[in-house]
Amino acid sequence: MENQSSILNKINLISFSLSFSSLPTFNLIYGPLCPFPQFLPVIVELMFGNSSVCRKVLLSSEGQLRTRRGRIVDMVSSCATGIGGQKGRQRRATDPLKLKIFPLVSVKSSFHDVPSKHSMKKFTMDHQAKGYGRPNNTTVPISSNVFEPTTSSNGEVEGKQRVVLIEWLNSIISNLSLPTNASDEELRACLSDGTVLCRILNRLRPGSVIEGGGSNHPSESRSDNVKRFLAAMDEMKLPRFQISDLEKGSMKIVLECLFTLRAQFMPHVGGSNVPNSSSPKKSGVDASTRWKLLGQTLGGGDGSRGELSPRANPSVFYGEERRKTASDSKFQRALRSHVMAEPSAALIHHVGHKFHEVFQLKQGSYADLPAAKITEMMRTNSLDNAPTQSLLSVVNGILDESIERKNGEIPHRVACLLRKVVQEIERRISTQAEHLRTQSNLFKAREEKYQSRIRVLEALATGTSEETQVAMNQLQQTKTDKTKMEEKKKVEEQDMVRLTKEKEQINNEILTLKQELEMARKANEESCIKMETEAKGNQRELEKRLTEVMHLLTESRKRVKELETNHESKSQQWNKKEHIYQIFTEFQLGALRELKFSSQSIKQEISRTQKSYSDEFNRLGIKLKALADAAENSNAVLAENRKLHNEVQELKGNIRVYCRIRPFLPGQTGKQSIVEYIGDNGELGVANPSKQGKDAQKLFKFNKVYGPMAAQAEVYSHIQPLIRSVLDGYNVCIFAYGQTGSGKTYTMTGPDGGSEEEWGVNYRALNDLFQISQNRSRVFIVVTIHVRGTDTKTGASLRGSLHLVDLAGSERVDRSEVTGDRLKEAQYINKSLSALGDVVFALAQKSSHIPYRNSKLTQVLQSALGGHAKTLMFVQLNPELNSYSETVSTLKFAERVSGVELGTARSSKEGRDVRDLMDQVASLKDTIAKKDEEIERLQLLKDLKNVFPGSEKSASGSNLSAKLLKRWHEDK
Ligand SMILES: Nc1ncnc2c1ncn2[C@@H]1O[C@H](COP(=O)(O)OP(=O)(O)OP(=O)(O)O)[C@@H](O)[C@H]1O
Repeated sequence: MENQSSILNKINLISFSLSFSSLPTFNLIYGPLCPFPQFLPVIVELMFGNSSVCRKVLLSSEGQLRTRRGRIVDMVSSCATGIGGQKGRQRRATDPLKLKIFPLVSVKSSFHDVPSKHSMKKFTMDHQAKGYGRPNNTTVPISSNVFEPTTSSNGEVEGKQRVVLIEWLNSIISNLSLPTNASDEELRACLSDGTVLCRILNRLRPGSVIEGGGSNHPSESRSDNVKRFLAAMDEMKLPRFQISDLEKGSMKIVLECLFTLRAQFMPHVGGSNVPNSSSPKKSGVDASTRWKLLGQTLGGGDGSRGELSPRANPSVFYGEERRKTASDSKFQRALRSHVMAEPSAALIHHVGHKFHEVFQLKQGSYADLPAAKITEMMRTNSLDNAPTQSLLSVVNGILDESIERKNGEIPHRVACLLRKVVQEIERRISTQAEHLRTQSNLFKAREEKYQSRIRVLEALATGTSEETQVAMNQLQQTKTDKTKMEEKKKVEEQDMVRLTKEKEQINNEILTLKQELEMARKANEESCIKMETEAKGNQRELEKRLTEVMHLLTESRKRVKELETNHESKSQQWNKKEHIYQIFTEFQLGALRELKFSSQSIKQEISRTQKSYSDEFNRLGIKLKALADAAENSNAVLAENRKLHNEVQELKGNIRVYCRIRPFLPGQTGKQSIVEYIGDNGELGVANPSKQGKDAQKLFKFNKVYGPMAAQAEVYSHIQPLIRSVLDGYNVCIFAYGQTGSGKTYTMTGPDGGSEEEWGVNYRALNDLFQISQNRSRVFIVVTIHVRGTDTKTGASLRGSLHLVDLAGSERVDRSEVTGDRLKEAQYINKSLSALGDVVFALAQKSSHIPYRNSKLTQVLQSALGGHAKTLMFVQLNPELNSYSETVSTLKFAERVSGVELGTARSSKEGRDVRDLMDQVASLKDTIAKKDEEIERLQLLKDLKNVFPGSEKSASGSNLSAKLLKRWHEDK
């Protein structure tokens, strides 16, 4: 069916063309009369001056206007010549032509009947053609499908409408039982107290009005009820009647009002004046929506003035609601589908409170509906009033839900609801079919009746011409009626066919639903069987477990018995033991008594002994004091001895030997040290754990021995006086001796990149020298390790040298395990070291010949080792076991070195080296001798010149000298 609004737009266009034409011209296409529903029924009111004419016409989707009895053009033409058939009154060309168009809801009623001017004014929206602004009449029509004017041709229709209305009243108000042919007075009696009216309203719109009222006076209460009803109608903007209409006269207006109410809330039935003959699909949308659309069209598009409030126009309101909550539930989806496009809020109101709740199902599912609610719904007559499409939607919703739930199960209560709904649909279809059959029979009977009439009339036709004329007129009338009936029949047959098709379709749907239901039932049964099987399995399992538990119980009982027996025998044993212990305890008590006696005698003995001991202690204390005094004296004597020994050593000028033992390196922890003892006075005890007896331990003595924990600063603090003596003109030599890795470089230089605290002797010595020189402010020159200076006061020159020697490893070549160039180097080092050993040996032996020249090393160290130098040797030891022999040999060498006497050290300030002086004397003697010779030669030359004058011109000086010398010798 074409969109209603587009049709209404066409109406607007027609109106436009009419309004601006002084004489209306139409370019309309006139076709044959089209059957419903291709035409939209409208009422056209043509106004010319103060006169107007109304015609009810059909407006097709193509824009065709057609009246039942003639074309619209005829009607308009009649307007042009004289309004409403009032011939003789010519329309002036200047008079404006106004057009009003009133849409109708019910095609059938509107098609056949033209509304009275009165009803039109009441139920239509006025539209001023001039200006085409908004409707100037704000009375909002809800439906034009009311009782039409009581023309003779409409009497039957009105009667049917009345019957329909009474039946409807009976159906919605229980115990009303109005006869379908009830007279006006009977209706008045029923409705005049207003209670029934209020009940009708509350039934359609629960809670609309309060029934009864507070007044005690019956007439007051009655008028209150009616007033409340009328106020509610006003509020909904529905046509109403006056209270006087209810009290006397015709009840027509009252019934019109009720009919409008019915049409408003039940548009699917409200548009028909024939019971059950109207289908909601015919009108496409409900009346209020249609009016809204029309309001928008005529009112310039926004429809603001013509739009109903949500309360007055529930369909619009619920339409909005539906859009807002569209996604809320599956059921709401069903409402949106093409099948459910038509149900409106009025419909929802109609189907009753419970069913309304089902429609409003939000955020949930049928399965979630409480069982009590479903039961209540099924118990009341809610389903009786629900639209068929809604019922189908419920079915679809439930099935959708069951499909979505995947397991296909439908809860029992929902299945009951489903069955009830399906039963209701079946009942309706069969009722409709029955009704159609009845109508068909009725039409057949009527046809037969008319046929017999025709036959009678044809018989009469043979009578007088006057009668014949009357009969012919009647015949004509009858034929017209027959045609009408045939058309009606045709339409109804079409309806029948359509309904049959719908029925088939519904049957198919029901079949499908039944199949689905059957499938769901089967699935349910299968799951039941499965569950039963599982339950049986579980039962078997439980029985098995029970048997096992019983078995365990029997075992446990046996075990308890055994334990009891065991316990008894054990308790007997314990009793025996208790007896034995009692005897034993008595025996022990006797022994204890004896012990106490002997303990007392021992105590007396101890006190006696203690006394004698204290006397003895006193005596010992006196003796010990004397010993302590003696020991103190002996310590002082020992210190004195040491000092004296050192002084003797100093005077002797021995090479000082400080022994330093390096600690184990990281990764060497846990190794055993061969150093057993480090004395305060330079004693060092080493032990070889692999040897036994005397050879296992050896004791050495040096000037100082530093343990592994000795710090660089501590070591240097003992060297410092030596370094300072360099500045006093002494030769000082400090050299480190020891095997590879024993810490020579560590002592002399310090570790690579070490901090100031880790500086070795070299750095500290030089640092010290510079600092002292700064403090003293002998000018000094440091040439590597030689120091020379001049005493500015005395002019004496000072010359000292510092030999800081870091020797190569002392181990034997065979132990170094090197080859090639390294072997040669080791051999050379060995040679140098052995030369050093020879020099030290010679010095120790006080040999006349000291082999300094055997190696470069000894030559360099000659002044330190041979002169009156202060010499110190660090003997460096590796405490590891595998270095034992090397360590011992090192220590032997060190011992020998420590035995070397260099004589008392002398400063260069105190006297020069004799040898130097001797050399100088010899040199000076040589110089004097050379000078004397030169003088003698010159004297001779002078004498010769006197003897041989002029000889100097004949030869050069030198040759002459030589010749003269030769002659002088010859003369002599
Ligand atoms: N007193 C010490 N405290 C801490 N570490 C030490 C000490 N003496 C030596 N070492 C460490 O022992 C290792 C060997 O020492 P060093 O190189 O001084 O031995 P060396 O006798 O000079 O060896 P080489 O003959 O090869 O020159 C070094 O890693 C050094 O830092």
